[in-house]
Amino acid sequence: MNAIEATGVELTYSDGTEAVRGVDLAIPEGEFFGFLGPNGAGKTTAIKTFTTLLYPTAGTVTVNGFDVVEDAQSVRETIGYMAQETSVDEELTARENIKFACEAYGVPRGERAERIDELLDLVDLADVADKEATEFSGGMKKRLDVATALVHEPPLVFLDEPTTGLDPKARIRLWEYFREINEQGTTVFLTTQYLEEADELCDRLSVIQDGKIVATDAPDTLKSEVGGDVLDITIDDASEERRTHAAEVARESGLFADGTVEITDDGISVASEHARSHGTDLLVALRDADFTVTGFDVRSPTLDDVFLAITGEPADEDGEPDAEVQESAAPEVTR
Ligand SMILES: Nc1ncnc2c1ncn2[C@@H]1O[C@H](COP(=O)(O)OP(=O)(O)OP(=O)(O)O)[C@@H](O)[C@H]1O
Repeated sequence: MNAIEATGVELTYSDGTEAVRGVDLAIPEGEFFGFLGPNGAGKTTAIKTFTTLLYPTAGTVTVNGFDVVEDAQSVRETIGYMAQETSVDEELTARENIKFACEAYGVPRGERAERIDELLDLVDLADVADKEATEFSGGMKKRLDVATALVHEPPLVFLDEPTTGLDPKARIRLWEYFREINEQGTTVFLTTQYLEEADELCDRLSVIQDGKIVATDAPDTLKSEVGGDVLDITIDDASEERRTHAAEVARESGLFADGTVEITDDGISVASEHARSHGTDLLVALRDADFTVTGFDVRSPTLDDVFLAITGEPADEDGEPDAEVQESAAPEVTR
């Protein structure tokens, strides 16, 4: 059975915004699946339709075999959802937060104490179990969020940008827990703005743009489809005008007819089968056009290059998550 099956899913908000415009997905049980896309592409809206927080305007979704509209309660009982914003109650201790989640999810009374201890261990919060969460760092709160999303041992968890705003060390620690629950059999549906995270964790991923899925594959397959290598060039006067001009020089050189030339923060980047063999010719062309090249690097494509090639825009890794709109079940969507 597939953990998630979505067919022709559309979601139009009541103000007419077509946030999801025909999404088809089949995610097998046990998969670690990534959902990527530029800001506003429709990731959170899609997750909310899969988790019964919004009803699809068109199409069908089954989650763990249950229809999200007809059998929303069964869907909710069999999923964990870690939203972008924390659900930690700061006035409660770590233990009390997890206990509260146990009550909310109907974990049998006799199993609660053991479950709470297991989860505190899993997310490394056993030492601070009885401290109020108000004293916790952002990373600790996220770990507590992971624990509360897992209290009822759901076979499928949705993680919506779970590591946004965390420092690299805290992020890597969370990756370990995600891997561990996936290895224990939990299906994971992850959205992230960190492409390295998707690359590191996901078996497969989809890229969504303007409400439609534009690519789905294993990270390595997507990278190989970029073709060839990537040549990153840094120039000394990297004003926007100069970088644009440098990109024009690269395009007009005719050296990389098969590839793409993009403007980066400090120069240009060329993805091409000929990135390696024609690199020095490009340096000459740039020098003839009065550019001083201060950096030159040829490398294999990363998921960032995939994202750029597919969506035409770089991944926004610095962006803060949008303020969340308060919602109860499907209040603003007409069916
Ligand atoms: N409650 C709402 N009412 C109307 N439009 C909305 C609402 N929530 C989101 N949108 C719009 O729907 C589109 C998709 O938004 P969504 O939050 O699903 O994208 P996202 O890919 O999750 O973006 P981000 O990475 O910024 O979180 C955007 O144009 C957004 O402005």
